[in-house]
Amino acid sequence: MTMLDVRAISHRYGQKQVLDGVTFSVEKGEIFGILGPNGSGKTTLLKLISKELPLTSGEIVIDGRPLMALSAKQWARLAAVLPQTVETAHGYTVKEMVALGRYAHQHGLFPTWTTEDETAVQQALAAVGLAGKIDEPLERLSGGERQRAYLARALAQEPQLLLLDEPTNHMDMSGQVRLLNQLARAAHARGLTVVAVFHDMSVASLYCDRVLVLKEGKTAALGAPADVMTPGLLNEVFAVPVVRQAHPAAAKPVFSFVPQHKCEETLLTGGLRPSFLDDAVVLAARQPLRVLSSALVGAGFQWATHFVNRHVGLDYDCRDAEEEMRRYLERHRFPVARTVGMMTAVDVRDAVWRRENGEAFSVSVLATAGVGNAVDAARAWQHQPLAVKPGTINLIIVIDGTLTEAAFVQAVMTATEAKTKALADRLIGDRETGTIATGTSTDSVAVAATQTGRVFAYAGTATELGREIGRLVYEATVEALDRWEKRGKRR
Ligand SMILES: Nc1ncnc2c1ncn2[C@@H]1O[C@H](COP(=O)(O)OP(=O)(O)OP(=O)(O)O)[C@@H](O)[C@H]1O
Repeated sequence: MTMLDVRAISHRYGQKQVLDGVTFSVEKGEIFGILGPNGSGKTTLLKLISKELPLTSGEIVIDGRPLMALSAKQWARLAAVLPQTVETAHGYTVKEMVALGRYAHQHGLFPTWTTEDETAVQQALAAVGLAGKIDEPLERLSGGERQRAYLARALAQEPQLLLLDEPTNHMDMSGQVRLLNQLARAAHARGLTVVAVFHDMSVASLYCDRVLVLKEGKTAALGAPADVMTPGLLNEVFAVPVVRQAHPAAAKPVFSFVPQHKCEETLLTGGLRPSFLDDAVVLAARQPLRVLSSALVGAGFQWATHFVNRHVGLDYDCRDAEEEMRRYLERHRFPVARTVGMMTAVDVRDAVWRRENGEAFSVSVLATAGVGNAVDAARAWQHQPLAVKPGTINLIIVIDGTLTEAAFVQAVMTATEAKTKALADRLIGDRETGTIATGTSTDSVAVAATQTGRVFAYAGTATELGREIGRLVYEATVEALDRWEKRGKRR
């Protein structure tokens, strides 16, 4: 059911056209965002809907009734507005100011304060987290608290349609989250319709069902955030490069911009070499590298400076290996938040380091390999419940260049295929199935890139980069297996 219908509205201030033929409608219970650069007409649009500016062109219908036909009081029973800037009403306490929101619900010449009025005010104050400040004079509140008090006044109005101009302006993170969650709950539970101007693209994406993107008073896009908020559109409308990524926990995109200085210098890892502790082989880069890894610490996408492949004895038994590894890294003064940490039962002195300095790019590989635990992935289902034996293949691949996310994933695939081929050529078997093994049951991989210089869109075996990764991983794995075998025979 439509709550708000805006049809072909335009607006001029003098000669200046600030809205031009904007059309959209908002369903009951929807959270609808209005986005756009400064001066694109967002506030003007809200002012037209809230009758603060006269409508001279187009039509606005609220809950089936033309805006023109609604008296101020009728409008206030349907809709409430939280403007961008509110003059502080001196001499009022928080509660008195919030109580003004009940005006539209009061009747007669001498209206009385009813239980419903009191409940609405108390609920609104609780919703914005100001229940403890009801008797405070408004002018003694901080900017963020004052914003919340005005929002409480709008909520106390118990509107069906809430118009908000940058509602989270001045609010700290917990205030923003509380307010936005509150709006989402009210939209879901009682069909409150919210139309709000947002400047934060990620907030709009996380909370809005649909967004209208304005550019110079015209509709640049209208639809679900995931569909219309593309980097191309945002780049065009806001004139800055925008990076879009999937939120790690919600099925929504989030957005960030790239700081200018990031692109200026090309980082090279030419000086990068493994160093050895008693029980670990370490790579330490001077600048953070972007990493995709399956490591125990620092898994997923990360920025990391340190890569630690730590030896643990055959008797290593820790229920929370990740936490124990973090403590190990802390003890050895590694910057845990910027460290990728792996474990191996292999003697780390047998680690193999390979580097190929190509003309166009460089790739390095650090490999440790033990295959006491070798498994054929295609037949792993035939194994008895896992009896973990020592042996892991850990690969760290470092690339000078800029990799797309697809290239990171392809680099992992290429490295895995090359590792598997190394095992096949060395006839490493899966002892339980009697077939050729494809890896071990606890292998780890990390692909790290400087993210400066040449861009690699792909890293499969059809590409120069993929071919280099394949060769180096294969050679390093074979050599690491040789060293592991020799050490085994010496024992
Ligand atoms: N009362 C006014 N008289 C003349 N011009 C105005 C008036 N109010 C706004 N404008 C102009 O209209 C244009 C749109 O203003 P509006 O406030 O609607 O933009 P906005 O998208 O809300 O911007 P912001 O993100 O900065 O809040 C701007 O160029 C502004 O200078």
